[in-house]
Amino acid sequence: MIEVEGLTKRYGRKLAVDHLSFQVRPGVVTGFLGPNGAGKSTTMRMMLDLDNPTSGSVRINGQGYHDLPDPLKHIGALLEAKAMHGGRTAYNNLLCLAQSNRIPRRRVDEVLDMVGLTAVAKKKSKGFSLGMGQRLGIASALLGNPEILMFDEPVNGLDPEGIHWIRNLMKALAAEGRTIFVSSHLMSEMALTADHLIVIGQGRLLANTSMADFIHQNSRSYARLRSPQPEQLRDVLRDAGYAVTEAGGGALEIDGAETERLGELAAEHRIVLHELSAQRASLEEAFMQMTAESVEYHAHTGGEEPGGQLPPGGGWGPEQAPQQAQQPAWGQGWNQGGRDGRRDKEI
Ligand SMILES: Nc1ncnc2c1ncn2[C@@H]1O[C@H](COP(=O)(O)OP(=O)(O)OP(=O)(O)O)[C@@H](O)[C@H]1O
Repeated sequence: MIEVEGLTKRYGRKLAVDHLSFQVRPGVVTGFLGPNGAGKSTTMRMMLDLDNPTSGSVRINGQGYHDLPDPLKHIGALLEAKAMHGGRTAYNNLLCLAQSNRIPRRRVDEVLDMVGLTAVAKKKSKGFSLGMGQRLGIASALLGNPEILMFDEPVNGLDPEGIHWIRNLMKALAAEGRTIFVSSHLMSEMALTADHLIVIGQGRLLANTSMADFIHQNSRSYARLRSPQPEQLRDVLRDAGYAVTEAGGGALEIDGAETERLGELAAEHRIVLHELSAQRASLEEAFMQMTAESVEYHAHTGGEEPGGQLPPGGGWGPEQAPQQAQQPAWGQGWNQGGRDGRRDKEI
């Protein structure tokens, strides 16, 4: 278990981490999400005593990191790929770590085997690819067989097989009752891996909730229908009191409606349906919905804004956004839906 209490970090005038309090529990994979610059790496560094908090504390299984005897046996971490000595072989890098933490030599062979680097164990790590460096970093995290593991962007540089492997490894480690804390910007990957989420924005806690609740609370659920008789279907639905939205490709969408009732209505009016499905937004959409107000670094290249709307002039920072005045204050209103530019028009 990791306990974070009132954790705060100030770099000069920049408040990187702002009174964060949460617990990371054993037995599940906990995802750590936040836009660029939200304070994730700073928080993780403070958890490992690599950075001093301005105030607040972190406890690792009830103790401060510096009070842990042989810390690698309690907490293993992958913070930065290739944080190893490039002139040493993969084996020697791990052996040095093992010796300084009173970990038996045979464990080095075990973890090299676990991460698939046995064949290159005697090669210098400076010649490793990004993915191999990432695997070596994961081997070092596993070296002390710790109860707690932290991974900062672990799938960076990994190929699809490697991504699949790290996902299953994290799940298996959690199933053994370990505490797994992982950050990633890859939402599709996080959705497949994490059971619980800690979300931060501008250093502050935005959510501490299960994956299912996070998606449920931060996204719109709707039913989608397609029919070869679209006008007739639309009229029937409208007469029944539904607010029908026309989506692309001839599909109709209805917020919050039960598919059973829609199917019955279509059947009553002998309307053929080619599609009737319940839709829920992805983790990525829910994340963008929630953190839209706390994104510090916007691209100015004419792409779509997080809400899916293309602003006139092609994009802006938060300080210039004309729609900002109508939006809720930062961190508020995130579960009310609505900033969804996907729909074409209401009819
Ligand atoms: N050593 C430092 N000195 C000054 N400012 C720093 C330092 N480290 C981080 N910061 C600032 O603190 C804020 C949080 O940075 P941090 O790297 O923790 O964010 P992050 O959530 O990990 O971002 P990313 O997703 O981009 O990796 C940023 O504004 C960053 O510029």
